[in-house]
Amino acid sequence: MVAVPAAVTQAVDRLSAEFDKLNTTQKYAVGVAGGVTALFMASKLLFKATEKSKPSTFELTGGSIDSSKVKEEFDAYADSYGKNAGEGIVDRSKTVHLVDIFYSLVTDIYEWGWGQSFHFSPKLPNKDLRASEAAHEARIAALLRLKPGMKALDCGCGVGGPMRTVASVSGAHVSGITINQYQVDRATAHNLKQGVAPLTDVVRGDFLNMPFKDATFDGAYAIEATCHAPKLELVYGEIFRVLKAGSYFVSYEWVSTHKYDSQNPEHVKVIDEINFGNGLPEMRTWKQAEDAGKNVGFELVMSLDLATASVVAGPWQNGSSGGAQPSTAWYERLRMGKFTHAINHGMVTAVDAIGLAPKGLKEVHHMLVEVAKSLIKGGETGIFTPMHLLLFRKPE
Ligand SMILES: C=C(CC[C@@H](C)[C@H]1CC[C@H]2C3=CC[C@H]4[C@H](C)[C@@H](O)CC[C@]4(C)[C@H]3CC[C@]12C)C(C)C
Ligand SMILES: C[S@@+](CC[C@H](N)C(=O)[O-])C[C@H]1O[C@@H](n2cnc3c(N)ncnc32)[C@H](O)[C@@H]1O
Repeated sequence: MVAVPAAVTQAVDRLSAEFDKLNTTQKYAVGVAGGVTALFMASKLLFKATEKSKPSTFELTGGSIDSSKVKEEFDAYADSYGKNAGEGIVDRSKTVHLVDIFYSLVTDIYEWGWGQSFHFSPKLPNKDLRASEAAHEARIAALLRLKPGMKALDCGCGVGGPMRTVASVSGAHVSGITINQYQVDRATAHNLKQGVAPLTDVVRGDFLNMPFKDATFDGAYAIEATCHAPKLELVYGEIFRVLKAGSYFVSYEWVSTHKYDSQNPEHVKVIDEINFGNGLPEMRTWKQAEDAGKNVGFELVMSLDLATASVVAGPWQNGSSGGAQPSTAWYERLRMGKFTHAINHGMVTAVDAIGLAPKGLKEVHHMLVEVAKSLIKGGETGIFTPMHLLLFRKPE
């Protein structure tokens, strides 16, 4: 038996005595008020559960995929990659669908283990991870010369971490597009909760065929997103179309660097692993990315790998560097997290064993543990960068 303190029993007795004294109408009114209060509190609790800033281990889902289909969809995703070296996604016409599946599988895990910004960042001296991440996002607002009253496009917006920074620092309105409905729902809820809803909107759509009129935006950006396109010209061409003449487009591109040797089987293997664990059809070289922009009509204003601060083209081409070397390499955050990833895998395995995680989520997590190792190898060897900055301008 639980001992109830005397003060509590006395208070309950007093209240029920008072209730007995009421007439029927008064009792009815008290009942209705109690019911309304209970409903209000329950809805608050429910709202809180769906609006959590990040999911807990027990709440990991397969995004827009029904939980009974997660394993099946993951297997189909895995089978879509060719077994030959350098092959990537075999049927490129399925890329957009596969990327949508990929993001249903990983979005909760990313938010749970990384945060609301699905990208890497160069670490700034004497600044922590979050400050460096925000600076990497704010750089975009500066490069695009965004101001209040302007309209910007976030091409491949994820759950909206970057759009909230860009809208807040610039005062411009940011429209985000993502292929994944689950991300639209998460991004919209975060925007509302964080007070940036009036400056933002998020739509589900394919960035190869965007639901926006020609010349809609005063600036556009893509953070680690256009690497998912089956062909870079297709997405760059769409961005060119929806931009106003004279405005800028900036991309942080995933590309192989000049250190990558397509004849070196070890290099090819690392890049294949990166493609598979990140939903990429193939990897482009930095030169192919530059050329893709020029092919669709853009002027190249700046081309710079922020991982090494080495300028390829831009205002500092004559000798000086394009910025300071990052104080810590971008992949250090992954390397330092290796121990945490192992613990996370243990937790995902446990919730899988007791039936609280959708079947297949354990396999998705294992894929991410493995890809973290490949990304570290790509970074250490210098054959790959996730942050090649390309600044383009649509001619007047
Ligand atoms: C731009 C893209 C995504 C970049 C990164 C945000 C993600 C790349 C690899 C991801 C992760 C790897 C290991 C995971 C870990 C095992 C897990 O326990 C917690 C989440 C990870 C840290 C996860 C987080 C996001 C990444 C760093 C691509 C897709 C184009
Ligand atoms: C690695 S996430 C980056 C998200 C965001 N830029 C950030 O930094 O947080 C890549 C994003 O590109 C989006 N994406 C990939 N292919 C797409 C397509 N064909 N159309 C629209 N969005 C796409 C994904 O849905 C995802 O939101």
